[in-house]
Amino acid sequence: RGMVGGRVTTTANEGIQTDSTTLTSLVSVDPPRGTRDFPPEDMRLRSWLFQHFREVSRLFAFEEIDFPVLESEELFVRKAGEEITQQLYNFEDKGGRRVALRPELTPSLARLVLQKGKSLSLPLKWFAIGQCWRYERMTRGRRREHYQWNMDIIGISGVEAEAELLSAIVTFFTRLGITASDVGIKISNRKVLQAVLARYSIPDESFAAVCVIVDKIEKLPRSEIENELAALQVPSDAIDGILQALTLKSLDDLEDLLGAESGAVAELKQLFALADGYGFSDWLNFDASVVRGLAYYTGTVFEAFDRERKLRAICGGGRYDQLLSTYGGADTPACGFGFGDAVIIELLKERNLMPELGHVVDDVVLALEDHLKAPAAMVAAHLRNAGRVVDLVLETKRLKWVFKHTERLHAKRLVLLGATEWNRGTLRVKDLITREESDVTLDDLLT
Ligand SMILES: Nc1ccc(Br)nc1
Repeated sequence: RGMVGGRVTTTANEGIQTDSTTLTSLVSVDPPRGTRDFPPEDMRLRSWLFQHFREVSRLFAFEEIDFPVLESEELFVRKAGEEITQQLYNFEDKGGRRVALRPELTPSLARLVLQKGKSLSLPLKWFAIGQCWRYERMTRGRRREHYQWNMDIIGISGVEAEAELLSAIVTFFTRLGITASDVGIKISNRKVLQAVLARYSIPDESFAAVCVIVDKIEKLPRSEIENELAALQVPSDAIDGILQALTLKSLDDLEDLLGAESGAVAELKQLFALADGYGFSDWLNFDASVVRGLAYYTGTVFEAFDRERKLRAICGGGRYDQLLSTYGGADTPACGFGFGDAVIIELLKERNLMPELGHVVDDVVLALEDHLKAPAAMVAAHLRNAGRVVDLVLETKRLKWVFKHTERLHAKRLVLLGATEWNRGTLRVKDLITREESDVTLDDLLT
């Protein structure tokens, strides 16, 4: 029991007592380092954002799923050197089990697909919004939790699935007033890197780890990238080949490098053709430097960026056709994206697109005398049953306080129960927009 200002003591058979003479210093009122509270104003913005996540998912006929924020650690143990696994928020629980706060949602989705197995009819179109965690040394002062919206399509091997996901992302941006001149989506395919590595006979086993290193190419000096690749026995001529491939900026150049038979070229061409059909081509750029930092991507990869290049990636995703077999299951084609709740807000602020979200109250109801509290409750219930948002004043208050209160709430009406009016079956109503006052019956209140 978090007693504040008193020490809680228990003695045998005497229950809990407090010794109020022992002053306890105030508990920390801030949330744990790297985490956020959501007081009403912040929660209204978060709910607004999540409402758009949900509405877009609904429009695309995706079904919502959810799973525990706590998972078995083994779900996230991967050997590819990803930052996400190096910053796992993991611990041993009181049962001696190795568990972790999930750093992403995709492994949980894969677990659920494997759990449901044959009972599922493919394709699955599932979405989730969930809090994800990382334990990062606070030296960088970054957050340790964020909320992610994920949409995933399981069971479709063609890039039609990626096109659908990209369309959902564009639909979301458009709803918020963001256009293709604000945001672009870089598209590439890990089969490009796979083809290049094959030319240097780099073993498939190194593929994921190479991708994780190459993803850092714009964040680390080239020498660091070369050292990390060399540690994977990637010879320096291969490194040159990789880095050269990553600078390609057109599908024609890609075709020149990989040949007309390249699977990557075919998939990318088909994806751009589908984007034309949806009408969001102007959002897309082929950019071979996009690799993404998750080990399990196998094909298409993409990320949305702000064209002013002030912010980190807004969202990202890709195809992960071999994730299920890493958990011992049968592989099923899959692709999806993750969309965090932080960068998008920074973008909206940058573009002056932040919504104005007030606490909306229709009616404030007040009993002017104690014996009218039950009738006031009846009036409030009546108005609420009709769908009006009612703030029922729960204590006897002076009118001066009530007027201030209605201003704070930006209420539309003040409904007063006074003895004289109530005895003749009326209520005193003040329209807080027009300032008009009138005596009305209960039924009049709802006309
Ligand atoms: N994966 C992950 C988790 C939490 C935050 Br904040 N960022 C990334």
